[in-house]
Amino acid sequence: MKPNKHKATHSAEKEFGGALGATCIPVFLPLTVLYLLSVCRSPAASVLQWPPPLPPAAQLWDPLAAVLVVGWITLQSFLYLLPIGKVSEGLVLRDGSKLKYPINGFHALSITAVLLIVCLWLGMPLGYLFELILPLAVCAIGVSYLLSMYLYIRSFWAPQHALSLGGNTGNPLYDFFMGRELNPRIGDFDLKYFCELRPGLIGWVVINLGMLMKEVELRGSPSLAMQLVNGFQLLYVTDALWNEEAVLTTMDIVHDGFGFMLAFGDLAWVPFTYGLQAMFLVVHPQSLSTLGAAGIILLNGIGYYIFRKSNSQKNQFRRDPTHKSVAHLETIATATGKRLLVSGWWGFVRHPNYLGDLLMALAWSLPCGMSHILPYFYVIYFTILLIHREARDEKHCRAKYGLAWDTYCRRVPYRILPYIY
Ligand SMILES: NC(=O)C1=CN([C@@H]2O[C@H](COP(=O)(O)OP(=O)(O)OC[C@H]3O[C@@H](n4cnc5c(N)ncnc54)[C@H](OP(=O)(O)O)[C@@H]3O)[C@@H](O)[C@H]2O)C=CC1
Ligand SMILES: CC(C)=CCC[C@@H](C)[C@H]1CC=C2C3=C(CC[C@@]21C)[C@@]1(C)CC[C@H](O)C(C)(C)[C@@H]1CC3
Repeated sequence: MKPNKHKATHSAEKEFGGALGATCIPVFLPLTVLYLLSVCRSPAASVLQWPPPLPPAAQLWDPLAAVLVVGWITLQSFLYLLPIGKVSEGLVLRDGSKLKYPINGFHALSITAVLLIVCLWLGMPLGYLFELILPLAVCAIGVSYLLSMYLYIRSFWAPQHALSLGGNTGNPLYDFFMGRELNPRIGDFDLKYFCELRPGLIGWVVINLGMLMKEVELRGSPSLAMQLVNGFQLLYVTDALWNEEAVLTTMDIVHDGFGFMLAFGDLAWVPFTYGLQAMFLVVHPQSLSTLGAAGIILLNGIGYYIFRKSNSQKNQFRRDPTHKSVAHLETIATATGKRLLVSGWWGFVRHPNYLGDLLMALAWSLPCGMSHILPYFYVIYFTILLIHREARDEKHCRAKYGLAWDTYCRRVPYRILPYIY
């Protein structure tokens, strides 16, 4: 079959620093992952250390890591395809159709947990993940590159209406980075939706468990700090999979194409940088007072409450504005026919869900103490990501809702943090 030659959307404003950003980021971010992992395992764990503690090339490759990464993605694909759980529809696409998605992520997590318990019972040394972390990251980065190339090439056979508006500029490097096709599928298997929630997110908590087991090997039992980091991040991942349907209305699924940014983000960035705190604790044990732990648990609880309640409120409102939990909320009309919430969580700040997420991020780092900046990497990166994401979303909403969005901004003047930002 001949590839389709679609008119590129040259007028679309380029994001992430345009073509230059899209050329540098795919080189810079994979190196950042390897650098952070190397620094995290070094005794000094200092990001300012010069020369940086880079591993010899031989430590970057291990065939076992390749087998584990391929085996892991195959297992999660198999669980995705299991005919269990309900099937849900996504939002309406540009051609008026709706795609169907399996909602069985929580089942996949539960089955994975059972398999892990069996592996541990059989004496599998899960703590070995600590030794294998660099080759595992190298393989995950390799897979994300291969996947992105496949996605870019296959997008030339996709119909025009299936392409994302932002990733079809005609500049190959930029389009490779942003992703040309919106919902690439092999049969019914949705590649973007699968990658967003399964291999990387579940992989992240499995790696965390590996770090906990390594601590047990080294010190006989897991520290309180390690238990908190594992517990908080497991709660976050479990929540994401329990509320899997809500991901169908996020920016990534609705708006962004599937290219290097999301493939690498999902498969390499999330599992290998979001859990740096647990890896840090293996080499840099921390003692935590009961009072300190209680304060951190409270902070995570408050963050989680705001995150979950605000996300659920918007999701419920978008799915059924007449539902009794949201029907009483004050709204403003927009020219599109959709309404915007101006009371409840979305009348507090314009992105209450980001605020809750950021409070949790801080709670995940605090168990690592204050002596190093490295365990705070996630909070720093996440603040930048969410400020940038908020700006992108604001641009989309202003274009979509026009004057109604300006009215909303006047009614709810703060973006994420009341009276500050
Ligand atoms: N851990 C991580 O790495 C990351 C986590 N996240 C988390 O993912 C979650 C989802 O975030 P994200 O996809 O960025 O965006 P949001 O879930 O915040 O969705 C933004 C959309 O919500 C709708 N909206 C905005 N304001 C209102 C309002 N007042 N009333 C009704 N609808 C409104 C608009 O879409 P429309 O009107 O078209 O419905 C807007 O485009 C967040 O909790 C975030 O913290 C996000 C990125 C990374
Ligand atoms: C630096 C780089 C390559 C960034 C790419 C960004 C991605 C890592 C993130 C974009 C949006 C994400 C979301 C989640 C994970 C990180 C990415 C993929 C998410 C699945 C985490 C769990 C949450 O509950 C969520 C489902 C709301 C969330 C959705 C967005």
